[in-house]
Amino acid sequence: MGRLDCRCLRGARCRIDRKGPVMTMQATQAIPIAKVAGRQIDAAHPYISVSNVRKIYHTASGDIEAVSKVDFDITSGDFVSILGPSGCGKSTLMMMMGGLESISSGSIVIGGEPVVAPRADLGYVFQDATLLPWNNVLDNVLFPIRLRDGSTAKYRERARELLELVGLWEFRNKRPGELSGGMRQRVAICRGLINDPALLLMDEPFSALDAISRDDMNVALADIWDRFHKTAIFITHSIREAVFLSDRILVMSRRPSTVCYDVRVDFPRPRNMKIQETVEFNELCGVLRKKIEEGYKNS
Ligand SMILES: Nc1ncnc2c1ncn2[C@@H]1O[C@H](COP(=O)(O)OP(=O)(O)OP(=O)(O)O)[C@@H](O)[C@H]1O
Repeated sequence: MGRLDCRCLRGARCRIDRKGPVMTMQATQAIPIAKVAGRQIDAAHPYISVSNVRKIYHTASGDIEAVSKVDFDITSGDFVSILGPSGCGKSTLMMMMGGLESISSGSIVIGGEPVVAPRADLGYVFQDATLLPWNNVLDNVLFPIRLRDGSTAKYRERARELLELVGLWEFRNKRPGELSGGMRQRVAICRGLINDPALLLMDEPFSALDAISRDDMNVALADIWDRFHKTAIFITHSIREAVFLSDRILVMSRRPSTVCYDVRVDFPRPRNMKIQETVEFNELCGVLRKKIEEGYKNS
């Protein structure tokens, strides 16, 4: 683990070693099938393509260019975090990826299909767990299935598996009001995964939690991800959280925003909290902090 390999914007590569970041830009037009974290990836056929995406909100007080020109590809199975200053358009970008917000120009293609509307094959987890207070834990997890199919019988076993994985099966009959914030977010993650979505979109899911609960949730999410291996997009303000969880991190500049840094995180999996004590982990956190600061100043 003496070195981190990173892929900068559109395929150029950089490296971080014990002496700090070393940028070695080189053309990587056709990236061959490669191994990442023990998985085969085919970067020539990305699962998600975000091309020249721009978003302008038309408001009573004038137009707001929330996202300026965002361009990136994501490989199937990657856990990708998005960092960036407050208001730089991270949530807007995620909403566009989920089809929950229109795209002003450019395109987003997921699994070969342009995103034009909300899709049933995606899972969402937001900052607020948004559970139904009158439903118990199990019914909240099964809610997307009830909405889609009416009957939930076929999914009860999957709900049990998910709730066991996050340590909440014994709480299945409790209502959200009887749970802690961390427990509610675990339920929200299970609900996001009940559909077996191809892509899980998470917007600052742990930002309301205290530091210890947040660490616990990071470990729980890393375990879930190791088990289910979904493509995941994760928005956070925590650099350490992003480095701990991700295969790749995108940094957005302030508004009107673009992706100003793109780094691959090749720490071996499964990961545990001890990784945060390593020199490499802390060096990467330092590099990312600098990139966020630069993105904040130089957009
Ligand atoms: N529905 C909307 N109508 C008008 N402007 C909006 C709307 N949603 C977001 N914006 C504006 O777009 C910009 C980007 O907002 P967005 O929430 O995407 O940023 P963010 O990076 O997710 O912020 P934060 O990190 O603080 O959550 C902000 O200036 C915001 O005020």
